[in-house]
Amino acid sequence: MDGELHHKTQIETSSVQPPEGLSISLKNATRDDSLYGTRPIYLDVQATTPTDPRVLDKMLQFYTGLYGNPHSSTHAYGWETDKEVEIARGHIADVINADAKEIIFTSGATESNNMAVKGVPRFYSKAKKHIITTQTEHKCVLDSARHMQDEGFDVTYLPVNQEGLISLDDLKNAIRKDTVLVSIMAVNNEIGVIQPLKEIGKICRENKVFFHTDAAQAFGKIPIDVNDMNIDLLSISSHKIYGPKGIGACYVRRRPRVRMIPIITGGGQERGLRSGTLAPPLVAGFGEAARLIKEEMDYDQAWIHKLSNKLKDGLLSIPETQYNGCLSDPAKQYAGCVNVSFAYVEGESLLMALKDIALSSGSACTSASLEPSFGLGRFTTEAEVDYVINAIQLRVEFLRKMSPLWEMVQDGIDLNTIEWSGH
Ligand SMILES: Cc1ncc(COP(=O)(O)O)c(C=O)c1O
Ligand code: FES
Repeated sequence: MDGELHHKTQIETSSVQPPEGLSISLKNATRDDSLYGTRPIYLDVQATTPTDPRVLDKMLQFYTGLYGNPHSSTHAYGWETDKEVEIARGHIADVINADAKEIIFTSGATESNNMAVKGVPRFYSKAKKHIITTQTEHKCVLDSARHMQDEGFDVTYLPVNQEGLISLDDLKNAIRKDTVLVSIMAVNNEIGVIQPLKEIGKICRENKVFFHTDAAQAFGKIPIDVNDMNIDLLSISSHKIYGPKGIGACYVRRRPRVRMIPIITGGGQERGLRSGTLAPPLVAGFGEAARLIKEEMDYDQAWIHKLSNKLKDGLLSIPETQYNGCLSDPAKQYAGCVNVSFAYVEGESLLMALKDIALSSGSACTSASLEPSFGLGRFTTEAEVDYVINAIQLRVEFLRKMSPLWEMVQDGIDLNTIEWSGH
């Protein structure tokens, strides 16, 4: 590791004043907020989305009049809330062409992923001992898989190629007689690549293996049909679709039936798969968010595509930048996630220089490159994208001016020919 060099560069960077153009653009960056002061431009919708005001509107009535327990079956307070819960369940099912009865409410995609990756193999553990997933899953899937290894299961972690895609041949070759579950995410949260769900589902069905997909980043953003794609279990998160945080769902197929050992037991709510009193305000908000995302999918995606193309063109016009994701086939890339590496820019320095933009970064610990992930959504504006393109162009240029590596490249030195001391 190049820790010393890394951190020295960082200190030097912070003591240098930005060029004039940069400070002018910085002034326009922030919004005033009486509670939190100035806030950066929000380009991190993979982490969470702002709540749609229409969702909040729906939720408010459950904090006032509609306070009944939806599981109270003996009086009107229970019935009226239960009716609303079932309407919400229907909206969520509609997005993925499921039956409302197949939607199990949970606290979010983390819980849904735990439920599927642990619950299904545990139920079939007498006969089956093998799980297949990928190396690029969200931590909650990877960690659930590790737990199952501790319980005596074998887990195959499929690799992905340069574009982040798994190979279907790898999947076919990995399936064994005792494989119980394949868990492969729909849209990757860091680079936005879309795995071939329909092809994976077909392979799983032919081999009688259950197919679970973590669709936290995909639900309502790309078309998903659980029947056409042979998906048996699917994880959903409300706060990624402009709904409230703390709620999600797991789609669990009824025909052919998927059985599982529940993680949370008790009163037997949610078909016995997830006990506990539901939170009607969250359920109703989630349902409204699902209704809206289905109704407005074409409109949202057209807007996101437009902004995404603009951002991508703007960032890739900077020399020595690389797009991370699938460029060869637009059908395999979710446009709302733009991940770009900037060569010869010290990673943490760039993050420091982008304090007026809220974004995610993959691995910050590499001195030569950084992969910021820009997340665009329903409420992102064109002016914000214009600002970000301009700010990044100026700052990458500024940071490269201080980079000895960049200077050497400009002088025509091939960095691969250099023998670095201390490595
Ligand atoms: C791919 C993926 N899976 C799971 C999760 C976890 O979702 P939740 O916050 O609803 O638990 C996220 C969100 O961070 C995600 O991006
Ligand atoms: S400390 Fe080595 S790359 Fe960050």
